[in-house]
Amino acid sequence: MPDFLEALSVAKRYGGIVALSDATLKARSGEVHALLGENGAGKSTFIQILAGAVRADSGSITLGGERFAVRNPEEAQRLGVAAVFQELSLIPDLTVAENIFFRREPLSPLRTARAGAMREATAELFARYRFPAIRPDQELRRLTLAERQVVEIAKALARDPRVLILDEATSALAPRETEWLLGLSRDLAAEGKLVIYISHRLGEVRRIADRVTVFRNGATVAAYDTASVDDDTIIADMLGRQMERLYPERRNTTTGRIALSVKGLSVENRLADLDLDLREGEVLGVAGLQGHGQRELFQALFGAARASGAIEVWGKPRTIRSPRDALSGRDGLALVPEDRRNHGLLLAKSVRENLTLSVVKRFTRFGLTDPKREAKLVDDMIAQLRIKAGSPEQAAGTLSGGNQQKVIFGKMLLTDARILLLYDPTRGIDVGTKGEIFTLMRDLAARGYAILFYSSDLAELVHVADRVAVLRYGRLAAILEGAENSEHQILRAAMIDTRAA
Ligand SMILES: Nc1ncnc2c1ncn2[C@@H]1O[C@H](COP(=O)(O)OP(=O)(O)OP(=O)(O)O)[C@@H](O)[C@H]1O
Repeated sequence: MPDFLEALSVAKRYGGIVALSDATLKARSGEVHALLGENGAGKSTFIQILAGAVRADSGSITLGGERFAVRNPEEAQRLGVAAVFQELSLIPDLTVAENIFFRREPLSPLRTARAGAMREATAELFARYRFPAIRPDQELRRLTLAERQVVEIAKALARDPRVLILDEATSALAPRETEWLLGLSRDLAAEGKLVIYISHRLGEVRRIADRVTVFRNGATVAAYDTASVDDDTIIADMLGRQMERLYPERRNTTTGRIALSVKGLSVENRLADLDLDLREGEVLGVAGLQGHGQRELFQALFGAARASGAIEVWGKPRTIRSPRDALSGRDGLALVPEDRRNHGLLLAKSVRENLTLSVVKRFTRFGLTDPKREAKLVDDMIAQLRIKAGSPEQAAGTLSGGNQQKVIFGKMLLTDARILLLYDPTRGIDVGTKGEIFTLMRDLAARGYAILFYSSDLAELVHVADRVAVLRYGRLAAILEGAENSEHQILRAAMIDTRAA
């Protein structure tokens, strides 16, 4: 079969930053085609070009044999290309159905008739592709990040595209929705569509992709039939080097000292009467199906949700009503939040400013900052986390998604807090840096930090955490350690009431 999409030698620069230098991708209809590469390799830029959001400087693209040179997203959509980006485009004040049909409302002079038609069409779409349960008339602002991601996918599908592009679409999803999306991608390919799938999760890619193309530093370095290539080769292509190992060796560095203790912690009807101890030197995993209280646990500990119950930090009772309470003092708690776009970063500020925002005091004497000390701190952090920025002065908002996440991580590491709350810290991060972050987490634990670690990727919990607390309907369903700490046992505890059995 001839290639349906042919993008040859596409290039794009932003001022002095080369986002793409020589990107080539050839894909057929009826296949799932994975696009892989390190953070900042140029994947998002490439698909933004396909989706008409960004214009290439040079290169040629054909779709179905015709020249494809679109000037805006509407043109791309008209030619059958729909994309779901990492950063969502939905409007909080509208309902699910209104978002899906935004700017494409059915023709009817009556508002109620239009609303009814959109609800029906949405329900039909949801049924056809077996979407997870979301009501078409729900207001978007009431939905979780994962649910919004699902709505974003529905919005793209509602246009019945010939090419559907998914950029890190599973990174915000819990296991169950992830399974759904993997199945959906295969179904769409079976319908004859081309699905371009960007993910940092090789396991997923292996399960659904027929072919893979690998970008490195803005250029295509390899393309394979998935079945004919092993993971190590793909990773070496991505990183330009062999990777030692993803997960660090397991070492138990837990001491007897309790860093954080919660008793009877409740948040609305989402988290009920939770007792949990996190020890010095420990990485305590938190697992649960979407919406079973893990988000509220982190929010309560960081002062971002109203909670009742008692919290002790390093043996002292502590009231946490705001993030400022959480962070304050030498014995604070620092958070890597779920929604990096809205809570983690000041997008217009530079990488340097974002990293040092909460620690300027440290190199300020008598109101004067010491730029040398600041620069050293910033340079060290950029090197340690391998943040790909043109310079420390690049605006955070123009970094690739994964590099933004690294800046948030670095910002947290620069605080004095020794209790770290990591909510899905590797979301959107490439496999090479993931390994480095896990090693860093274990090193921090060995240095006496206490780490609470939620991940939507169960394998990470199994390999990095000392114990895993599984939540179910806002309650503690199990604490698993040793041989019990396995993906199977975590899922079992998350789904079945093991205590009653
Ligand atoms: N508007 C912009 N201004 C300046 N530089 C930009 C802009 N958009 C992207 N870049 C740069 O282009 C490069 C490629 O970024 P891109 O987002 O395409 O990477 P990616 O492969 O999608 O990474 P990730 O896996 O982290 O999402 C990065 O170095 C990024 O900083």
